[in-house]
Amino acid sequence: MTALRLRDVHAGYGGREVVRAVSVEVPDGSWLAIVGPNGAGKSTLLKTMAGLLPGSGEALIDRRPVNSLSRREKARLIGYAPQDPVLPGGLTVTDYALLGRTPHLGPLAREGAADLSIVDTVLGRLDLTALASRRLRTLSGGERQRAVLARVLAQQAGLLLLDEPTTGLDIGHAQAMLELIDRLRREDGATIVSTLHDLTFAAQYADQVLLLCAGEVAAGGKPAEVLTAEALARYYGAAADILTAGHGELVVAPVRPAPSAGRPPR
Ligand SMILES: Nc1ncnc2c1ncn2[C@@H]1O[C@H](COP(=O)(O)OP(=O)(O)OP(=O)(O)O)[C@@H](O)[C@H]1O
Repeated sequence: MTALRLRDVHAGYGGREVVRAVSVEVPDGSWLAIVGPNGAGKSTLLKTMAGLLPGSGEALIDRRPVNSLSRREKARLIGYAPQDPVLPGGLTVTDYALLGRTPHLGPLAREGAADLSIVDTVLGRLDLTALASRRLRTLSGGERQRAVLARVLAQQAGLLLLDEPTTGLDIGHAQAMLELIDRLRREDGATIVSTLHDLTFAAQYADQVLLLCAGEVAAGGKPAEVLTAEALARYYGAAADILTAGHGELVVAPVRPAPSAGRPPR
């Protein structure tokens, strides 16, 4: 089944179109990585998928137009983690993650033991247990980023829209975060759409990669088809080699251009 389908989607801000004619299908339980240079429109596309920005064209989640869903329905179906969320700094990590349970509660109900247990599990998986009673404003950037993911994962939505989930994380926490997201995909059947600047992570975790450039789809398909040295040169202006490592995983390795006449040799 297709969890998410976009057809000819256009979106932007105040009459300025920054995403144009995007069509993509994300099968249930798969992972789509949206990549592209700064300002390409990745976050804008993700917000449109989340039903947070009006756009034209068709955006269907489980065959239903995103913009026809009520706020509560959206919150049950879609877990959205923005790139730079405004956080209630006075809340503890646990109380903040518990907000992810809100769509599952009755109108006047409070969180119960089951909700707390879900949050405890999520905090444990994100290496946040020791920080559970710390206020958000006292956390480091990477710890805050993990707290945001904790709230989204506690929501237990079937579709996760994650804007740069590894920003600010060290390589170990980034890998653990992506492994956790992938585990939710494999074990719970979650469908993942994430923007990613780290193209090695995109190559290793995504089933499909959508390369956006200036708001349009420059390429889409399996990671090895999209993430080529030619595409990186053309769309990012980057010099990179595509290597194969470990068990055949792709690695996108930036390669410093050969010394030019202007740069003194070491
Ligand atoms: N709220 C906004 N109002 C007006 N223009 C915006 C707004 N948000 C983004 N833009 C513009 O839309 C374009 C696409 O921005 P977007 O954030 O979607 O790009 P991105 O690919 O996610 O970039 P990055 O990799 O730098 O995060 C940019 O030109 C940006 O300046």
